[in-house]
Amino acid sequence: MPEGPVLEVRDLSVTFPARGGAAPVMAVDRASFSIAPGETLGLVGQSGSGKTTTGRAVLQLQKASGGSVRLLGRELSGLSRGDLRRMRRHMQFVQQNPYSSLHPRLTIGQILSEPLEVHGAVPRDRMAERVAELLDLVNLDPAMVSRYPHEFSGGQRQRIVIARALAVNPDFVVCDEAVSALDVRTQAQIVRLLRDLQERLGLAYLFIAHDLALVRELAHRVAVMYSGQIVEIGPSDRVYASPGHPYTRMLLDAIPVPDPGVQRARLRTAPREMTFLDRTAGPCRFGEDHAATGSAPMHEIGPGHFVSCRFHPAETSTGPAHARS
Ligand SMILES: Nc1ncnc2c1ncn2[C@@H]1O[C@H](COP(=O)(O)OP(=O)(O)OP(=O)(O)O)[C@@H](O)[C@H]1O
Repeated sequence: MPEGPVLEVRDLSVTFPARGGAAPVMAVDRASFSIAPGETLGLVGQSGSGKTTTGRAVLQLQKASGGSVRLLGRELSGLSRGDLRRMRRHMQFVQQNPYSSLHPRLTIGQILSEPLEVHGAVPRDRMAERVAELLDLVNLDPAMVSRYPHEFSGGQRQRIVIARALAVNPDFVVCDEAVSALDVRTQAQIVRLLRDLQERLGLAYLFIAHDLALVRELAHRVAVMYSGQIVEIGPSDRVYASPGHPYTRMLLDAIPVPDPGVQRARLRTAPREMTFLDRTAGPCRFGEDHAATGSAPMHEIGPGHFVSCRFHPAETSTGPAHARS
């Protein structure tokens, strides 16, 4: 297993150019985080907050407008095509839709062989053996190798997508809404599989999801994204038990409670803003309103728990501190 973080992201920014008279979109705004071997960082936030763009920019599938992405200690931006292709072996992508992400005319064996061939990962005469190993790894019967994607259920297809991502023994996987399209029971099975694979293979995950309850199941740490910025990051148990940013609190309050009576009562008593997640609102722990706060420095409010807050005492009494995680 590598020493130090698998992934280090510093001040990553992505701006989409203006189109049709609209202003440019700063989809990711100076995001910084790192992920250790065997660790899952959850990335949460509402639709449009910049999660997918962050994942794609980390994987170099989207050009960044600034910042640095280091994988296994190696800076990825500015690599030649050949070097980037070699680094791709270490980082893989599991996307949302297991229906569209598998080629319908290829058998599962062909689908799993493809990355092995592209990266020259195993000799030809070992290909079938490796494909069988991969199917076994994700708890699918290797005898299914000649079947086509449409012959599998949604959960089975997502297992195939995961097997394809793991074919080349990556160190780091971006899972972007990887279980969102599945029913609750299948989601739980795939989350268990991802956790099991992480333990066995020492994988690091960036687990992107809008479902905070789901992220809690898997993530050791969680980063909360609002309008392209990471506004809070820290150990999951701390962030969930004691959120420091009002936006995080709002997201957490929006998690449905299993008891319908409790849920109804909560919605009845919640301030109007709390039921609509279209803006940050409400006071932070220093009693100030974060609505339309814009960017603010990160402050450590507990071990490894950072919150973006311009009302932190360090900002208001001793001038701006620019501590970053
Ligand atoms: N190719 C693109 N061109 C222009 N704008 C884009 C492009 N891709 C994303 N955006 C914009 O960037 C912002 C961030 O989008 P992104 O898809 O990263 O958010 P997200 O948090 O992943 O949302 P979702 O959960 O809906 O996927 C949004 O305002 C989106 O409209």
